[in-house]
Amino acid sequence: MASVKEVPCLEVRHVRKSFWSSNRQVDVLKGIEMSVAAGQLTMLRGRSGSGKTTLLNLMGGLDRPSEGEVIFRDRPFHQWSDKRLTVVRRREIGFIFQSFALLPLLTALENVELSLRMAGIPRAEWKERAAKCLDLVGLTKRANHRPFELSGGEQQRVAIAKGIAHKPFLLLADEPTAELDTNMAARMIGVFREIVEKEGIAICMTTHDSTLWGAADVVYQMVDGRIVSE
Ligand SMILES: Nc1ncnc2c1ncn2[C@@H]1O[C@H](COP(=O)(O)OP(=O)(O)OP(=O)(O)O)[C@@H](O)[C@H]1O
Repeated sequence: MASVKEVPCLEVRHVRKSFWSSNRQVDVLKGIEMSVAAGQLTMLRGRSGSGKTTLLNLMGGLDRPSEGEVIFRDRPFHQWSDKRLTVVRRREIGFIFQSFALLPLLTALENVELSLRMAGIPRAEWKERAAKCLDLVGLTKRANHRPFELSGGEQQRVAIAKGIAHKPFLLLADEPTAELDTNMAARMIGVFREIVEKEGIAICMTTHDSTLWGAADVVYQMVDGRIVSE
């Protein structure tokens, strides 16, 4: 029987992505082949502008490839309607954006609860699960603070708690440790490892930080819209 680590959660096949900008075509992704397995931490590294965020957006169904396929849990994500994509994204995928995407009027706990609400989790489960996720990122004492009362690093940790609260199959994170100091970044990667190992979810994150690559199961290096090593 295949172990959970061998099951691809997401496959990217022959993917190309181009944008039109100032009347010319810009080819950002030039034939990407990769996969992200359940129970593994996958990292995407590469210089600024190499196409990491564009690829992450396609993986999460936030955008569609110009060519090629994105297969999420054996389903052709790239062919789906926006409506169907939205439902699956809310329930089955977690996102951690560079901009945190926290709502300013809600407390840390309420921000985490919001992703449970969006995922259709019964209300009775919100408080306990949200508190557990804040505990996981070391923010129990800040649960009732609003984003403006938190440091950049603390806001980033709330965003991580929010991304994992609804137990997604796939967590996509764009530079999730960018605002954190070295110790806290290492701690967050420890949390990610715990999540992949204990909950069997797949995480794919981008990072420039070479000190973190050793914690990944797989590291893909991107150069100018291509993956050059694995
Ligand atoms: N909507 C768009 N229209 C035109 N060009 C775009 C668009 N989105 C991205 N690009 C271009 O694609 C290239 C790759 O961008 P992307 O954000 O994917 O890189 P990145 O590797 O994530 O960079 P960073 O590490 O700085 O976030 C850049 O040159 C960017 O200007």
